[in-house]
Amino acid sequence: MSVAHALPLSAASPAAPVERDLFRGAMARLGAAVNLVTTDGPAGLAGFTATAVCSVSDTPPTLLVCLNRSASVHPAFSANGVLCVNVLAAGQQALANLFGGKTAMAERFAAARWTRLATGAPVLDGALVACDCRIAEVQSVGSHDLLLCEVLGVAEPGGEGGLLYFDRRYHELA
Ligand SMILES: NC(=O)c1ccc[n+]([C@@H]2O[C@H](COP(=O)([O-])OP(=O)(O)OC[C@H]3O[C@@H](n4cnc5c(N)ncnc54)[C@H](O)[C@@H]3O)[C@@H](O)[C@H]2O)c1
Ligand SMILES: Cc1cc2c(cc1C)N(C[C@H](O)[C@H](O)[C@H](O)COP(=O)(O)O)c1[nH]c(=O)[nH]c(=O)c1N2
Repeated sequence: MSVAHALPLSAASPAAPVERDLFRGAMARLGAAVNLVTTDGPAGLAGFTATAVCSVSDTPPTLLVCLNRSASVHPAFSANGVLCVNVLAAGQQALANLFGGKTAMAERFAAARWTRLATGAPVLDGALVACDCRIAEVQSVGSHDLLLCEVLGVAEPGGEGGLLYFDRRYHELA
């Protein structure tokens, strides 16, 4: 079967804008690591679950975090200018749900133990790896801000096994 025949009709015209549900269905098939992105500073403590995180450059060491401007945590990240990307380990799905929205900030942070590196952003005990960052640049695209983050420090807080988000569910990696 040709590629064109394999595509659904809704994807046939390259000129037609792809509507939101079709796009989200496509992105649901793009598996990703699950992260708790945290901050602290003059605007206070905040954290959220993020899968839109990736490596950008190793010189300088830079990663990307995509943050919805409508999220309650957005003002804190903008004002503090620092963050920590805590990559979740197998078995930390409950934290991913807690930081995934609608829960009071104090309740999110009370559910785990935390340390700090140079920036003061919270580092999650038991995470697979943690990247302590300063937000070097911000670009807005559609609903989200693209936070380009310079990595100032890396820690391995003791977690083992990976946690992936794929097909709208969590999957553990041995
Ligand atoms: N990048 C994001 O902002 C993002 C990513 C994953 C989940 N979420 C949030 O979690 C909820 C549940 O997600 P789900 O995966 O169970 O089902 P869903 O159908 O809402 O989303 C499917 C996929 O689409 C992408 N997506 C969802 N919302 C997006 C947004 N506002 N901007 C860009 N990409 C987006 C993600 O890759 C997601 O896994 C979503 O409604 C959203 O609020 C947001
Ligand atoms: C698995 C998964 C993955 C993501 C999210 C959720 C979940 C469950 N959310 C949503 C985000 O965590 C949520 O909006 C924040 O917790 C802020 O919520 P409140 O506005 O505080 O309720 C999210 N938001 C965002 O801006 N960028 C992202 O990459 C993701 N990824």
